[in-house]
Amino acid sequence: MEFNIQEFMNGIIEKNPTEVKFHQAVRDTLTSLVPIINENPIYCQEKILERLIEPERTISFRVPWVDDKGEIQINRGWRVQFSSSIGPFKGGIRFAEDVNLDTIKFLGFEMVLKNGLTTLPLGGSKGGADFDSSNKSDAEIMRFCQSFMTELYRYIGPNTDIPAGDLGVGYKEIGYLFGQYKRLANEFTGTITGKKHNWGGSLIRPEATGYGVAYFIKNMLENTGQTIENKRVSISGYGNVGAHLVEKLDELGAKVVTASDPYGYIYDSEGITGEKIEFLKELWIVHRSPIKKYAEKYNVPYYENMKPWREKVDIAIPSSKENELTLRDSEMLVENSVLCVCEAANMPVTEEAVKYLKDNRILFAPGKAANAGGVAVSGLEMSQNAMHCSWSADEVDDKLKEIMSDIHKTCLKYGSEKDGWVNYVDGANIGSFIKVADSILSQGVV
Ligand SMILES: NC(=O)c1ccc[n+]([C@@H]2O[C@H](COP(=O)([O-])OP(=O)(O)OC[C@H]3O[C@@H](n4cnc5c(N)ncnc54)[C@H](O)[C@@H]3O)[C@@H](O)[C@H]2O)c1
Repeated sequence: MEFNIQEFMNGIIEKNPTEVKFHQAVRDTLTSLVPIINENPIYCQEKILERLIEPERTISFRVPWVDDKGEIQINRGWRVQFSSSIGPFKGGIRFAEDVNLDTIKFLGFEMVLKNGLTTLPLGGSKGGADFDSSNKSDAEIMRFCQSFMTELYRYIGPNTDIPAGDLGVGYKEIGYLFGQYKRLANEFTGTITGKKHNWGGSLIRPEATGYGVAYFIKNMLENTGQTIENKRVSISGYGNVGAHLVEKLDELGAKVVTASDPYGYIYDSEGITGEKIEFLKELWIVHRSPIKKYAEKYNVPYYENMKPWREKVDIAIPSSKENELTLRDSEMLVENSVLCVCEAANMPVTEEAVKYLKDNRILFAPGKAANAGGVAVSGLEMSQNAMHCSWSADEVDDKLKEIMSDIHKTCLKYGSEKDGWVNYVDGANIGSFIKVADSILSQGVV
């Protein structure tokens, strides 16, 4: 019997009616998998999809803390341990006001497949809280992180579940989370990645997601006989991912002309280069300041309440949040002859926009392939922690390049079409699914 995707999705929607981002992430994956599932009836017989979309464990908890005025605040925290079929659970923690179970489930599901592409033994999970750290004092952030970890620490460990940072969780938050974990668990292990280098972090981890995206785009262009040099690039965001992406693209000879936040974007026609890169890197990562400050300092245009996708560029890289690049944005990019759209954030391009880009044969890379460098270097941090050693920046960077190249090869293997165009969405989904599904099959009904 043929696999009926609509029927399957109806079941998921009925069971999880409010989780629309989770539906979107699952639908995107299943759409690629239909042929593989039909060719391998064992996946249906053994209920692999049903097992893949149901997290192994979901933890929801209260996070009480006291603000600087002495008032008690209550937030919600979650950890969704999605799949440990190819390794211990692994995935970041997101702190943002709009985080809910739907956000964490879609991100956790994406992690399972992303981690399956990295070539490393990493399962998938994700966590977070509806907490906005951008308007809190350091003392408030510390008290919040300590309360969050006081509950979470029971469920994580170096061989069980290894959290890391994500949106709203940088060095500062990782430090407070790790400090409290160490105190409660009475151990100094590699349970959290993204640590500072002087207390167990890996060199290149902060840069890894952005650098990895740049390496992946280089591979995509080279595969079509083009180079990255002199390409004009628009990005959104300028956080951990965006700022390091700008740095690596500049090094590879491309010119990034935009950066943005929820309130607007800047356009620097000469490119974000030289000392401007250092300024940009500090702006969000250190100061949590708005992008408008870049326009004021370097006297470049700032467009309030607008997104950068209306600018004419060769490459567009959404690097901030899910569903930020819409159908209308993708139409403008295609009208302006964009060559490549690459997701640096998780699921930043809407379903309609992805379809439009693919229908127009634009080179399009999904985040689960292109931004996997971050979690890959987190995996390398785990290895260094387990071996009680520290690799040089060049060693880690070389491994990162190799991993991104391997992910690209997987996409080519499973996503190349007859006319030579590569469907990177199918390539990433199929390549990873086969690895994860076959591991589930090997381990019995668990
Ligand atoms: N940090 C990692 O290693 C990593 C790895 C893989 C994927 N990601 C994904 O990349 C994205 C960015 O993560 P990050 O770690 O850079 O977060 P971050 O908090 O360091 O930076 C987020 C940036 O996005 C901007 N932003 C937030 N909302 C926006 C909006 N609505 N429009 C435009 N800009 C907005 C912020 O101003 C900030 O510059 C997320 O989707 C995250 O899940 C991160």
